[in-house]
Amino acid sequence: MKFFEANFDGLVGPTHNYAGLSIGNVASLNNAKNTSSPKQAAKQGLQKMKSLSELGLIQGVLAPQERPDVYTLRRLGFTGTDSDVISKAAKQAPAVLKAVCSASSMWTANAATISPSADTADGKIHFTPANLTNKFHRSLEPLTTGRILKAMFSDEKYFAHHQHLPDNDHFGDEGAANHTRLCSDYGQAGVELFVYGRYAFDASKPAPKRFPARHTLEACEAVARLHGLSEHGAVMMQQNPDVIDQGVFHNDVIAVGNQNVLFFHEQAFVDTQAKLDEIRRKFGTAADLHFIEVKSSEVSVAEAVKTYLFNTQLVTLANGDMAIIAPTECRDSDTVSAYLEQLTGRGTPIRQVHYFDVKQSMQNGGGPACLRLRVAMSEAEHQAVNPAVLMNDSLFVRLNQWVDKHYRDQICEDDLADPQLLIESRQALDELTQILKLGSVYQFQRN
Ligand SMILES: N=C(N)NCCC[C@H](NC(=O)CCC(=O)O)C(=O)O
Repeated sequence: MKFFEANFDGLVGPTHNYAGLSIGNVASLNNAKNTSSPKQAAKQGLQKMKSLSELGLIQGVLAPQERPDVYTLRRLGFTGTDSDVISKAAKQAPAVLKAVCSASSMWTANAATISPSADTADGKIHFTPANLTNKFHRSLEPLTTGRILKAMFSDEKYFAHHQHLPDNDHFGDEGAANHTRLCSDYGQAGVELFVYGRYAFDASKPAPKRFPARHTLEACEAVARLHGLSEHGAVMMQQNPDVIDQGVFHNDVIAVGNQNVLFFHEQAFVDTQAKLDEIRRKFGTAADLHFIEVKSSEVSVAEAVKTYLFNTQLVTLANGDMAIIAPTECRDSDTVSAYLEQLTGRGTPIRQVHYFDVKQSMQNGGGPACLRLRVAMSEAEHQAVNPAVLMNDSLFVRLNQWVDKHYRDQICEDDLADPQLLIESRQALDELTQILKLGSVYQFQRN
């Protein structure tokens, strides 16, 4: 049977804006209060999806969330009509209003952790939405994420869905941004790497001092248990606390893996050598493993954070070659573009680099890899996916028209107080659920 990896990219929502919500994420803070373009952001994302499907990859779309989240504002004591709730929040708690307006669900690497059927005890693909507890604006995502994932992967014969982990920093879970899977072939059992920033129950262990470690070891262990992974099918690795303090808020800002390749910065992990040995032992000898370690002398951590060299997608093309899907910020850096050029000629599986302009997302700290959720699957599993979410020429045209109809060209901070934004957003999402055949996944459709 044929196996492959599909990517499900987050469709940027109509409220995309720069609110400076993510301490520890350098771009989010640097671009706080800038004017955003939701229309351009959504189109940049759609173009990347279309181009990947043209490269022969299976590409899907993950719907955005309803924002502003007036239900959360009501939980926080704002009352009246939806319009009253937004106006009162704008006056009394503008910082809270900004948070409930975030389009952050676009970074679907944080939507969930997925284990493919080849790795799990019951032979199903397992999904656990990430609780994203560390940032208030992101903690509002998991319930709707779970509903959207169930609407996309509904067949219980193939897909198993778990509730997100308890909503507490002890089980802080940032999903697939801190998870990568190595395997010799997508259909073979692989080794899933779970990367955590700190220990929730042991304060004596290393932890960052300046910026938060969003993801805990205990969350990694819980997800591996829920998914029924074997002992030799998982490796727990700690992220180097020093790089978290330099702005590496997720592991996918400093490492990326695909099949038999792990591409990472020398400062990415704690106990790197011991962990690489463990991966090698668990991986076995079915295929050559390529550990591509980038030295600080080649690319500094600061340059990696600025260009998102590691927030690239590493994808396998039909002819077996791997390609790096990089943001144009990598091409614009002399150091990084020179590094990538020599990398493709070095005899590793990585042979091509494709650059994409996803600047609207990059300015909030989200590169190509943040924008996608990976699901390795068989042809039969692929056939069981809701076909309306899979990218093709007509969906690309349809979604671009939908964006043109509903999205604003620009959003600045003051626009978030405009109650009309909620009305526009709901109209857009109502139509989107019909295009993507998702059913009533949004709260406003369920009241
Ligand atoms: N690395 C991965 N996989 N994802 C990137 C997520 C970026 C996101 N930015 C934000 O949420 C910024 C929103 C704002 O400031 O308006 C975050 O920090 O969680």
